[in-house]
Amino acid sequence: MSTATSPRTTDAVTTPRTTTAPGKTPGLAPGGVPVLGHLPMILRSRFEFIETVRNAGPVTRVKLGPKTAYFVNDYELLAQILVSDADKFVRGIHFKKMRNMVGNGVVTTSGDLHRRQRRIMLPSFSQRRLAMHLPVMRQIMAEFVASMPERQPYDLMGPVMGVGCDIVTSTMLGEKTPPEVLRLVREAVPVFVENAAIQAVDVTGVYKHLPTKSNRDFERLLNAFNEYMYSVIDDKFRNGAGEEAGLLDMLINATDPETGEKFDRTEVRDQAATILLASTETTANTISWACYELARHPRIFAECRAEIDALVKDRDWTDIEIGRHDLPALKRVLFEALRMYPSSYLLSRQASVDTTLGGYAIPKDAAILYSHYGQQRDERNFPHGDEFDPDRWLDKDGGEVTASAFMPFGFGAYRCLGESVATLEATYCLAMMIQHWDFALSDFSEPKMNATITLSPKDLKFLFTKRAESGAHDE
Ligand code: HEM
Repeated sequence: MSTATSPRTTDAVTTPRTTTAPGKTPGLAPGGVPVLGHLPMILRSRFEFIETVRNAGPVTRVKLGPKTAYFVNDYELLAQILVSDADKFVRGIHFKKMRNMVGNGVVTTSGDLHRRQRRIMLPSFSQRRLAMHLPVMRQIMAEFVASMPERQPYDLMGPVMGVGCDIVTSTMLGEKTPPEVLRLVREAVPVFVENAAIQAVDVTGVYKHLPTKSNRDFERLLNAFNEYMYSVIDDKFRNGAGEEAGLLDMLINATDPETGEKFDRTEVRDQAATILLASTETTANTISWACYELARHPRIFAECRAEIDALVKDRDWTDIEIGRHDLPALKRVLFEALRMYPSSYLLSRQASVDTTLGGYAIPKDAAILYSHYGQQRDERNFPHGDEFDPDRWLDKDGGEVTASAFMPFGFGAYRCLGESVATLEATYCLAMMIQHWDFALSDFSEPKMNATITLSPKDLKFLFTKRAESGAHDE
């Protein structure tokens, strides 16, 4: 499966100086207004903006007030930005804005620093290390699925994000993490995410200095998080980290294969905060969107349930390893949810030199915008792109189709480190839910796509009903 992407909203980009880069000047995208340019459209609807600009050509100019950004809608050019010319297109302002939370975490850096961080971190995300976290992941999931409320309008996003927080905290700090720390992380992550979303659209950069409740909560929780993390990290630096106990130990023990260097205490904290932030809302969005489509497509739901029953038989989930070739129908549902609702729907880069893209001049410092949502719903890449059709991932021989424009986890130098974790977590969660519950949308549900820092569902409520005893395989 080919892939590529990253997240965040538009605004707040650096104005490039007048171009001396060779090449054509891209046309101005339609829909702008005098003075404010495309900002009103972006603030009104990110989707209207993406769709309008996407149809205007492979590279177009977009005006964000007085500033100019370049919107790229061509997956081959994206491959150039993210792979072959990755050093010419570094991470833009939105990633830098996350630094008050994640410091120099790997999701904010570029170039040599980023390469060094990635080299050190990669082994912690290998299949072997991932397998070590499976039991705790399955246990937390199973408890959550067993505790879901029956026949009540139920918004999954908050609870699934809470489960994601528990999983990442427990894999990071170990199964015996004190309950007050789990509670702290559950409280902190939504506040961090909300604060990041507000700052992402704050073109002035003033918001973070205002005495708002969101800022006060953010400061309080960030201080509490840092205090706890540094106490654990310092203790591990003093007394030695566990051999391969938790993800935090792995980050402390890990060495750069090229230089033998390790992370210092601040870097360990920054990477831990990055993983927490990058993993929770993104995965919860994907699970919620997949449930939404499953509730609307009974045939596909039944197909998934049949293959889950065949895999589980009379076993307990603690004995079940979902292998690479297991549950193909459910995996197609997941692909399709990631295609239609990519969490990282709008991303940015910044040109570090004068350069060209597809023959168009891109001046140094120019902000580059691109959208996996735009790419993955484009009729030219995915016919009937607005329709949920997991069978599009099947070729006529029943094999798996690949698509170059499918990039929900990014691509190239900055590709998501947690892709396997996210896929596994979502697959287990959905499989357990489908096995035990019938899905329906509540009458109170008016689902909308909420495009802030990620693409989450809003006002999406389910009615879950316990599966009729005849078919269930309860643990
Ligand atoms: C469905 C869930 C997820 C989606 C859609 C997603 C998407 C992405 C995307 C698009 C990027 C690339 C950003 C860029 O190009 O600048 C990224 C980076 C990253 N993600 Fe994920 N992610 C998900 C889950 C996770 C999880 C579960 C973890 C950790 C356990 C994680 C950790 C990271 C990290 C550390 C990076 C930075 C990689 C680097 O810069 O080298 N993500 N993610």
